[in-house]
Amino acid sequence: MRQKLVIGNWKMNGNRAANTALLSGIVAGLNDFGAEAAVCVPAPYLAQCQAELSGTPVAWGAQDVSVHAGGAYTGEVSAAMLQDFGAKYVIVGHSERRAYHHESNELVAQKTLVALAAGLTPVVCVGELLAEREAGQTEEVICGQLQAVLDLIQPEQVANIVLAYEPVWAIGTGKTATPQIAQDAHRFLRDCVAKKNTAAAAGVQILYGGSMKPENARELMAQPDIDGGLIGGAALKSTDFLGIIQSV
Ligand SMILES: O=C(CO)COP(=O)(O)O
Repeated sequence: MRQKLVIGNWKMNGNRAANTALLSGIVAGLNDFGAEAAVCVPAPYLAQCQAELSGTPVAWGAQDVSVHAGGAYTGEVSAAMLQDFGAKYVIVGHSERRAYHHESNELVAQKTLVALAAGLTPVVCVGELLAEREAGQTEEVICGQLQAVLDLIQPEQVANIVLAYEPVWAIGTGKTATPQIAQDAHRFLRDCVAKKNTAAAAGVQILYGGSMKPENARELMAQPDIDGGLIGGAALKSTDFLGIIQSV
């Protein structure tokens, strides 16, 4: 039985005072919940997470990682640095990085490998654009994104990744994928993973992301291949984030 996992992707939001309020609200509200919870925060706030979340059930992580181990790469943050601040997760290949920073499938695959090598759990994001869905290319697109990662990692590493299906047309738009659309994509992704490692595929957590909120989380999470959520906007309010966690 796969454990449900709910990760808040704060994107480029937050400040120290607001973060403290949000984190303490989440920790205070977590009682008897049946899911793992984590927040992926801007890199400058990893130290704050370490200070304020250590010893709580809430894990923390980052939103990107460099493929380089260190040296003259201005602006980059290495996997070892994330680990230094206790990060458990790192999001790789978010559609905003693919779109605004031109990250290719191959670069995302390299980031996945670097994260795994450092003992971090990469949360590998895949998802199609609206035009791609309308052109009937959803499976081709998300398979291509996933396959680049599967081609680079070892079969035994499959068990150490988390996948996130985030249809780009559902991110920040208020348009959630229907539970059936999401389930079909998740099932498809799991079948793709199975070609690399059949045994591990059954255990890989596949999160849904895209306008998930307390009101629609229950029905999405009830789908057999949806193992949790990667939450944007609703992760910035403790009551909404807790509402999603509690819908598991
Ligand atoms: O991009 C997302 C999480 O990574 C989803 O964002 P929203 O929940 O704001 O749609």
